[in-house]
Amino acid sequence: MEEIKRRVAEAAAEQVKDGMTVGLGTGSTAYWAIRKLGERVKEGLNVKAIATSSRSESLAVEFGIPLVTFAETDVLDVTIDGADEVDPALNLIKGGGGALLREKIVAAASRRFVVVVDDTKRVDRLGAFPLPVEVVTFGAEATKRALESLGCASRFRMADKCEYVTDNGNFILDCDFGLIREPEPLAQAINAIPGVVDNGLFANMAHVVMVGCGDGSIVVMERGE
Ligand SMILES: O=C(CO)[C@H](O)[C@H](O)COP(=O)(O)O
Repeated sequence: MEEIKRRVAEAAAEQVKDGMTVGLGTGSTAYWAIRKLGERVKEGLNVKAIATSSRSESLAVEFGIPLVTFAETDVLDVTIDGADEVDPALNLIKGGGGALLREKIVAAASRRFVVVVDDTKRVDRLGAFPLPVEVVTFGAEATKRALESLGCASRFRMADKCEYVTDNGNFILDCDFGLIREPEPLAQAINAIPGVVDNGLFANMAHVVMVGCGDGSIVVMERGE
């Protein structure tokens, strides 16, 4: 599995060109893209990057990739990130690694959002993977009840017996909505709840999904406009 992730992530990182500003995703697949980009930087590739989490920021520093901020950058040329589920229309569930908010900000600011996954992430319909929702800590129980009124069961993500806290100082509620018929209206309904910061549904955002398969091939799914 690790080999499949590595191959697909490195193939995406190979597409980065000199002078580009790159969004660095988060997770075990994005790791390989960051590592490969670092190797290319050592060979002379000139890029700047914005990371989607403190973990990926540390990796960028470790691998020698120069970092910038949104104070210096309007638009990123490309972002390479993983996903927890991908449907045939390239809608995604993300946030299994807790970085969904920064991932969505960075993806939304990118000309091209490239998603790298292994083929276990492909589904006909999103929702077997519980949908991560980032909520502010104040009133989190009330926000949980409001979310559940939309028709899900939810639980706070835990880390070492405490609520998991995101890079932004918020909690994550993992929400089981069952299979999701219409991702976009659900994403909007969730984000309309006071206390919700954002959710892990990335509807109509990915331009390309690169799928690493067990036989060594890479299937490229492009979004139809
Ligand atoms: O959304 C994410 C982090 O918030 C990740 O991209 C997603 O969880 C996939 O991770 P992995 O490549 O480790 O399976």
